[in-house]
Amino acid sequence: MGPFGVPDDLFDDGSTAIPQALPGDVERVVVVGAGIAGLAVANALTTAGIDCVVLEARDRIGGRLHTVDVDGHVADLGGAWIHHPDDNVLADWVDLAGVPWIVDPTGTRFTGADLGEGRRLRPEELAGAGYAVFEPLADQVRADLAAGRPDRSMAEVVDDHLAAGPLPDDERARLRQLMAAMVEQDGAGPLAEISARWALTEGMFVGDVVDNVPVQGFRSILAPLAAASAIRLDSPVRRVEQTPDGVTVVGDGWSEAGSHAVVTVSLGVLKNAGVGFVPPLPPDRQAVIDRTGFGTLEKVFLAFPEPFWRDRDPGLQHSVVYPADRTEAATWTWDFGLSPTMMFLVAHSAAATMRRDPLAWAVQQLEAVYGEPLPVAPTGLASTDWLHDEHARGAYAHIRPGAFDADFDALAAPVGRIGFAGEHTGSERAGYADGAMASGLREAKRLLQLPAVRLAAP
Ligand SMILES: Cc1cc2nc3c(=O)[nH]c(=O)nc-3n(C[C@H](O)[C@H](O)[C@H](O)COP(=O)(O)OP(=O)(O)OC[C@H]3O[C@@H](n4cnc5c(N)ncnc54)[C@H](O)[C@@H]3O)c2cc1C
Repeated sequence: MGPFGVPDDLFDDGSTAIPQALPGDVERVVVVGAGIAGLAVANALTTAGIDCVVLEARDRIGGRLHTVDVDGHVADLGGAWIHHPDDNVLADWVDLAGVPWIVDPTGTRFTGADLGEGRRLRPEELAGAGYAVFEPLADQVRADLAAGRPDRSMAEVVDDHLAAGPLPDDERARLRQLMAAMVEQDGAGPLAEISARWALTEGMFVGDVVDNVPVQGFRSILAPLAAASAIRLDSPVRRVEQTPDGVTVVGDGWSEAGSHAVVTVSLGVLKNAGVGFVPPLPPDRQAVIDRTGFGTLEKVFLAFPEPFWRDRDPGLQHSVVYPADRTEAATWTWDFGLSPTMMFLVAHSAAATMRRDPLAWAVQQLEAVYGEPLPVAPTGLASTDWLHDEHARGAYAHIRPGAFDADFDALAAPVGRIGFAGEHTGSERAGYADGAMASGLREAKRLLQLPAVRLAAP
């Protein structure tokens, strides 16, 4: 923010350090991917007068930020919140672009249901549903770290902790599902593949949750970011070739030459060799790609003629549902209060059940927390399958047991004339949309050799 509260158009990636330059003069930059990272690079370069083109495989911009209409109501199928909006590039951009937003009004009081026992949960059974439940585990993991003991998975640490505690079996199973839900939703992966050291002492659980929500969805944030840039949709990139003199980005029957490229595809796409590199990426870089984790988080939206649940039970704004299968993490329901829709957040291990029949699955969730059959049928449905989406291959990156947060920083290192950006390329805000945007700003700073870059909003 500039003086007198006027939004400032100068942006950095959280630091005014100038990243190490790429070899060669910056004449034309080819950006691979029109997610928020690629759009941020392109906006900054275009604003600086650098020739730049963005190549996007899909028929739309936004990547894992994807707003759709469900029976006429806004639904964000990927990111929906601007998490931790203080000192956050995304919140600054929203101010500059004049995008309307609200503070997430969803209350912290919530309801719940257990599908295994077919009943709603009592308030005392929900009392432990908060990050405080992890405090004793975090103490244990810190002690392990200080004693030089090896890192373990969150599943091992949770199971050990629960086995040592006094809870009866049914409560233990529910608490495990709840803990799995919190870890799997923040880490977007299975409990058994998330590092306890990372989750509890490094970057994963970040501070208090104060979240902003763009009223018209993330598309209202992305459209102004993309407005001035040259973007080619329906252009899947197959490989990025480089020589000492430049780069050639190759698709099906076409190619784009440039002095430099910035690759912003997801870690899941890199893991699946969705884009090839000639010459291949160095072995140490490939090793980091292979060992870094990438799982999923899915969503379902139901729309109704009216939000019948609000009058009846205000606590139903925010609910937790324990699946009957005790090996699945709990799922969350949210009502942002902006429209008669209910959003379901589906943790990695619960996603396969949801995918079999998203409508029946979501109705069952809602009926369980509502306490009786729905008074009206839903008028709209949307559901995701990020895991099997060939241009995403999952939701966002996590750190596996034994690996380190620093792997995200290693993924940001340029390779010759190729820069890398995206949610997975920085430990500071890995996973978040603002982290992805900041990574794009970092690569624009690198190309322009500036401590901060200008972004233009129409
Ligand atoms: C369900 C879900 C909920 C989330 N919730 C939040 C949230 O509330 N708040 C938050 O901050 N973050 C959230 N996130 C994370 C956030 O969405 C991501 O961090 C962010 O969108 C990543 O942006 P990106 O530019 O790095 O990658 P992407 O958005 O994946 O962009 C990469 C682009 O590259 C394209 N591409 C892939 N392969 C090719 C190819 N071969 N050729 C050309 N183009 C290609 C893709 O189509 C895509 O457009 C959520 C994510 C999911 C999935």
